[in-house]
Amino acid sequence: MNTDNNVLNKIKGKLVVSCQALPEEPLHSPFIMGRMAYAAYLGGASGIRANSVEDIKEIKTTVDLPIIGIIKSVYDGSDVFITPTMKEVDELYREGVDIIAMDATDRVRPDGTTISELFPRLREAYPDQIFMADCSTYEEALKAVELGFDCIGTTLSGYTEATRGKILPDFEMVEKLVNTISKPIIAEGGVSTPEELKKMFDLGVYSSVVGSAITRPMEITQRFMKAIQ
Ligand SMILES: CC(=O)N[C@H](C=O)[C@@H](O)[C@H](O)[C@H](O)COP(=O)(O)O
Repeated sequence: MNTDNNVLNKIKGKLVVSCQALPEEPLHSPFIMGRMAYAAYLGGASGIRANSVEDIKEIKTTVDLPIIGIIKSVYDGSDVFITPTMKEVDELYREGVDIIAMDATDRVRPDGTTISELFPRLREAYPDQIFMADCSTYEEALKAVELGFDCIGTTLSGYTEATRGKILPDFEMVEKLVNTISKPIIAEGGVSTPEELKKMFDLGVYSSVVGSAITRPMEITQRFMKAIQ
């Protein structure tokens, strides 16, 4: 399996900034996400996490950084929405992203499969593609390693039935992963201060993704407002 370790090396020990805004979010716009990515680059980010082919295409025009690409797609009857099926993976592969990230929870996907059934097909179709597993639990991460994902994210901790209500960022899951799994661990989800980011690297993560605390001004404003209400 030819995973371009150069790409993974480029984010080793570094910050990846997630630049995303869904249609219902105020900053929803490929142009704005492209500028967000450029600002993150100027600020020192070494990678960008982005959602949708449109945003990824625009971000490629503003920065020359490794991209972790996803397609968020909601299907009736399934809670899996981050790169849920082969269709989204095909679209991301056709566009070309350094890393394809996808839901690797143990939940049933919109096409009725599980990650254990889907991933072997993906690996066979795209042997040269680096894949990131967006997990919510330690057990899902172990399964993702067994399946052959190239790196593991804690992205969905707190967002599944099994982890609802978890305090984020999930330092406990990160600590367990870095101490037992040899694959690169990417801390993602709820990292909201420089101190929390530093703690993730002190725990030994390979890389970390910060999104809302940098690129979602509405949420950032709400956090400030909470402090004075
Ligand atoms: C649950 C979900 O859809 N998470 C998404 C995954 O791509 C993004 O919306 C997050 O912003 C990203 O994971 C970074 O996390 P945070 O924004 O907490 O730094």
